[in-house]
Amino acid sequence: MNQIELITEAINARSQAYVPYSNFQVGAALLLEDGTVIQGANIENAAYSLANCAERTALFRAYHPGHKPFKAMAIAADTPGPVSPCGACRQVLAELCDPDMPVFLSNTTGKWKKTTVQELLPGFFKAEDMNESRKEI
Ligand SMILES: O=c1ccn([C@H]2C[C@H](O)[C@@H](CO)O2)c(=O)[nH]1
Ligand SMILES: [Zn+2]
Repeated sequence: MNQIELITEAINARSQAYVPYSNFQVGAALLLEDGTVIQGANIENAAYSLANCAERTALFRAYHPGHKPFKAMAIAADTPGPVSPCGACRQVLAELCDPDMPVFLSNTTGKWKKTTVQELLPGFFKAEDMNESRKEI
């Protein structure tokens, strides 16, 4: 599985998006250590703020059966250039993935770039940031 194949998986994952409100399909593809790919797409709701992004759909689908660690993620949408993941997804990536994990950002016509989890969200909020009194509760 190379990066172009993973990006293609993310582009294909868009077909399962549920986007009656934005009509904006996003796809994600998460590569596992054994070469398996877990896809995700955005899933919206009439209560708009409940929309779940493609990235988090893929991460949570993979996390629950215990598929960690994750090797790479590709994200794709119909954007002028490589798609830019939202802040919430950057935070979840930072929590569940290695800081150096490659993330491939793409559009649907093959414009892509490589970044990493730590480049996407430097200084992310982490467990150690919670104070000692919080741990005593
Ligand atoms: O990186 C992104 C950016 C946006 N969206 C979704 C959320 C919503 O369903 C739609 C418009 O914001 O796109 C994603 O899935 N991933
Ligand atoms: Zn997001």
